[in-house]
Parts: sequence; C-alpha cells; structure tokens
Amino acid sequence: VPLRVRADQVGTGDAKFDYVVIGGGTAGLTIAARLAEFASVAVIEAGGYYETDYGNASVVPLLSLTGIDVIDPSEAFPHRPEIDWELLTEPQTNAGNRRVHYAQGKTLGGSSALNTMSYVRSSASAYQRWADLAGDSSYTFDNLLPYFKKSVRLTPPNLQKRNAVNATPEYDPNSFGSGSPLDVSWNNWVDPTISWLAKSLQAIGLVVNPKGWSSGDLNGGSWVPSTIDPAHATRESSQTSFLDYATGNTQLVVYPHSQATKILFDGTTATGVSVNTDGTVYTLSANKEVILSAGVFHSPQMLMVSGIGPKSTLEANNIPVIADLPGVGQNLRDPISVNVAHFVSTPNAQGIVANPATQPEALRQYQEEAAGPYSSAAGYISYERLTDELRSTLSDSTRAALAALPSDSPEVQFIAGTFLWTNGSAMGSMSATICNTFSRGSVTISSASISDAPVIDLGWFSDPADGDVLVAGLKRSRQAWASEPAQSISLGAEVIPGDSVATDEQLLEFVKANANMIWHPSSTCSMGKEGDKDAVVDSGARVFGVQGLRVVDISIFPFSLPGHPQASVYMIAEKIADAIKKGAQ
Ligand SMILES: Cc1cc2nc3c(=O)[nH]c(=O)nc-3n(C[C@H](O)[C@H](O)[C@H](O)COP(=O)(O)OP(=O)(O)OC[C@H]3O[C@@H](n4cnc5c(N)ncnc54)[C@H](O)[C@@H]3O)c2cc1C
Repeated sequence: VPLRVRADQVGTGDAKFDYVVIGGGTAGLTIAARLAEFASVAVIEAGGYYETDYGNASVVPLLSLTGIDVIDPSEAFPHRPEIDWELLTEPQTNAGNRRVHYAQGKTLGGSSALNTMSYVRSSASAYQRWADLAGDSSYTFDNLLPYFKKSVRLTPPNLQKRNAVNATPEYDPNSFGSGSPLDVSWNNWVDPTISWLAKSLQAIGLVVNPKGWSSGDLNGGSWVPSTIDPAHATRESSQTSFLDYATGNTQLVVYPHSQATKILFDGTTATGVSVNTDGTVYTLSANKEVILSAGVFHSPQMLMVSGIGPKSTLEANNIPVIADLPGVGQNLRDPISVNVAHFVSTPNAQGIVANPATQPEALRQYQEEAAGPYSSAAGYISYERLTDELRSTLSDSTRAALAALPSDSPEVQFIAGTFLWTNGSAMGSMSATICNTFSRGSVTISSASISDAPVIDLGWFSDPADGDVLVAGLKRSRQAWASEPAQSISLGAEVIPGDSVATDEQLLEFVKANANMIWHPSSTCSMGKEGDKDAVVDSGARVFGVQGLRVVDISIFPFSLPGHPQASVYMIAEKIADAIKKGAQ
C-alpha cells in the first residue's frame, strides 16, 4: 500500500494555516479536504496509516466483519495501540458491572478504518427531529440530501460477481451522487446463511424496502451497501477517499502520529492548537478557525482540557474556565444489541477461508477477480416498528416513550449474520438492536491532561425502556428463527440465549448481562439551541460561548440516529464545509 501523502504535505513544527483540524478521522479528513479546496488547512492525527499498521485485517472486507480482533469488547481485549485508542469504560452498573473495551480508530481514517462499512442513512423523520432540535430547517432530509449525494460516489452492484438471485439489492439511484471520492457499492459475494436469514425476516412480515434506505424511509429490509472500493473489493475509508483526493488536488498538510493536546485561546477566541509529535511540542496557529473532529469520546475531552465544559468539572481539575458549557460530554447515547444464534447447515465465508481445502480458491478469487468470500462485507438488515403483539408486552412508560417519537421511526434493527463458533462450526445469528437510545451516558475527565484517557460511562440501561425494547426485539428474532426459511438451515435448538431463557424476567436478565455496543455512540457535544440543557454547538457546529471553534463529528448528532451513522458523519462534514466556504466568500 503506498503511503499517500506527499513528503511536502507532511507537517512538522510551528506553522500557520487558515483552518486547523484536530483529528484525521471520518469527519476530519472529509472537512479538511473540502476546506483545502479554497484555504490552507492542517490536519493533526494521532495515528498513521492503518494499512501498514494493521494490514489485511483493516483492508479486506471479510476481515472487517470477523478478523478485526481490536473490536473485542471484553476487558481482556487485545492491545493494538497503533490503531486503537484502547478505551475501557467505567463499570456498567445496570449491565452486570461490565467494563467494556470501546474500540475507536486511532489512524488516518479514524473509525472509518475499523468499521464494518455499512452505509445507511436515517429516516426523514429523524432528520426533521434534528432540524427541530437545532432550530434550523436546513437539517430536514430534503435539505440534507445534496450533502449526502455530494459525499458519495455510487457504483451499482455487480450482479454477475454477486451470483445470488435471492440477494439482488434494491435502491434508488437518484439518492446517490457520482462526484465524491468516497466509493459506495455492494460486496461481490453473498453469504448463503445470510440469504436464508434474510428470507426468514421477510417470512415474518418485514418486507423488502424497494428504495433501500438512502431516500429517507428507514423501514423494511435491504441488502446493505458498503463503503467499499468496487474495483478491488477493499475497504473505503475517509483516508482512501478524501485524503487521497486532497493529496492529489490541494495543499492540505497532515501531521500524522501527532497528538493535539489543547486548543489555545486569546480571551474567548480560538487561535490555534498545541501539538505533541513524539515529545516535540509546537503550535499550529489558525488564522480563521479551529475544527475539532476528534470523535465521540475525545472531542468532549479536548473541549474540557481546553477550558470549555461544566464549570465544576473544569475547576475540580484546575483548568481555567474559558466557557462554562454544562452540556459538554453529557448526552452520550449508545445503541445496544443482542444476538439469537443457532448452528446452521449452510457454509459461511469464515468457514470457507478457514478450511485449507477451500482457502486457495477463495484467495485466487479475491486476488484475481476481487470477488469470492474474502470480498464479503455488509449483509442484510431490516428495520421495523414493533408489532402490536410485542408492543402490548411493553411497560406503559416504554410505550409512552416510543409514542413520543416520530410515527415512522423504526424501533428495532435486525441484522442477519453468521460467524464461526469456538469449535469451528458455522452459526447463524439474528441480532436485535434498539434504534432509539433512551439511556444517557457521559464522558468526563480525570485530569487536565489529554494523555489521560477520558472517563466514559455508557449509561447502558439507565432508562428501563431500552431493556424493555431489547427484550421485545429478542422475541422478534426468535420469531424469525421459527420461520420456515430459518428452520431449513437450523441444526437444532437455539444456542444463544438458549431455550432455558424463557420468561420475561430471564430475557431481561440475559439482555443486561449480554447486550453489547454496535459502535455507534454519539451526541456528547450535541447540536441544539443556545441555553438548551445539552446544547454544545449551534446549527453551524460553532461552540457556544467562544469564537473560531467548531466541532464536526458524530459527537454533534443531537440524539442517536436510527440506522448506521457513518453516512451522516460524511454528510455533516460536507454540510459544514459548505457553510464555512459560503461564509468565507
Ligand atoms: C468496530 C466499528 C464498527 C462500526 N460499524 C459501522 C458501520 O458498519 N456503519 C456505520 O455507519 N458506522 C459504523 N461504525 C461507526 C462509525 O465508523 C463512526 O460513527 C464514525 O466513523 C465516527 O466518525 P468521527 O469522525 O466522529 O470519529 P473518528 O472517525 O473516530 O475520528 C476521530 C479521529 O480523531 C483522532 N483523534 C482523537 N483525539 C485526537 C488528538 N488529541 N489528537 C490527534 N488526533 C486525535 C482519532 O485518532 C481519529 O482518527 C462503526 C465503528 C466501529 C468502531
């Protein structure tokens, strides 16, 4: 893999730019590349190149689902400091006191270098809710669509390579663009287990959405597109797309393996960033603005160590207060998920590549044709509002909480999946994930130093509605497994959770002990109206109480959007870049 940034684009030491971007992740590289079209821009990134630092596991699509050991959520997770921040949360008091490892990309590309590449937009009603909370109608789906389109380049699925009549993707080509450097397409191999489980979801009434999920309707099922380079069947990240583009077309300067340690202020105006590269400390000055894109955990931490946050927290850590902003770090939303799994008779991609008899052909297919099991990425997902039957099992307060959401908002996401059990046998899984996280967590600091990890409380199950909805989702997953298509591949009784987990109390206990993240945390620097309890930035992503500073990443989503977030992260970076450009003209 070539190192992409030209030598003259790698920064060292003190310098001045129009814009200084903290974090070369998903949003950071996108906004930096766009700003560099008309201004001088620096990006400070703590990591380097994931292709060289982590190799095939971060590049080959199948391995993004199964081979990334770094996403292990257990406390005994494998340590990969070259690409992961190695964050460990506070014990989750409502979830078996578990401390979980929360993988976050520390590399050019950020978490787009570690994610499972699914490209999913949220529902029009969710963006309407965002617009209402931000007090800005430019956040409705129709008004955001140009930025969604601008941020991607769609390549239609290669049906010949997919070679699966039951898995032809349905989508609306009009909701995609063609000019962006970021490739979105479909994988070139379909896992047979997932095809059967997709049929099982359809059998219980979750029909295929004829437009896919990029047109504002997030209900029904779809073969999910991925951020994938369709020609080579390799991961597409903000690094392989926007950084590549900026390297070829702009004077963007990158500071890799460099940690931003503090945002510097003159009074309440941000003037630059203090940076540490291997012990050398220097200043990058911003003539115009500092853009903070350090992600959901590190953006609020950076604000706090720089003097912006709840006054009591800043004072307790001897940090001079630049702006008392109580919402910083306060509105963490983390959607959680549980699995229902059976042993299955169908082969899966992991099994094929693990078998010495079938691996050589799989390798040949991947290397020569960019196809076969190694090219397998995102599969089949369905969204739905709970059925009346399941809704009637919820508590009154949960029903009331759901009723307050927009009427077309999906409530549960089902992901048809497959993996290898510890004995090497193929398993099929039907996971249920809550679409609207009612529980609130927080991010705070333990010291004034950015070198000390942020203190993360995910707040799992702090609102009982999440457990209630997840139990209903688990029951629905069981209904899918009971359907004829799933039964035709199931090799017997349910393995996870197992038939002994039967009553509502047992199901809730199972859910609390076993639910896990799907790595979509958001909202720790929420967008809102000035003075609102959680509001940290206005609708232009400008931080309240100071000048010359914006936050542009997933931390500014005002709530956890149903769906998958990266599509909206790329979109928001495009949108704010455009707002800055228009303001600068
Ligand atoms: C395992 C996993 C699977 C996922 N699967 C999907 C999926 O299939 N579909 C989907 O839509 N979303 C998925 N996501 C979520 C999605 O990838 C993230 O929401 C998105 O990438 C977040 O973008 P961001 O710009 O907010 O942060 P990031 O992309 O994480 O970028 C933050 C960057 O800031 C850098 N940084 C932080 N602090 C500093 C500092 N002090 N100095 C310098 N640099 C700093 C970091 O190193 C990082 O590069 C997944 C995430 C993970 C981790």
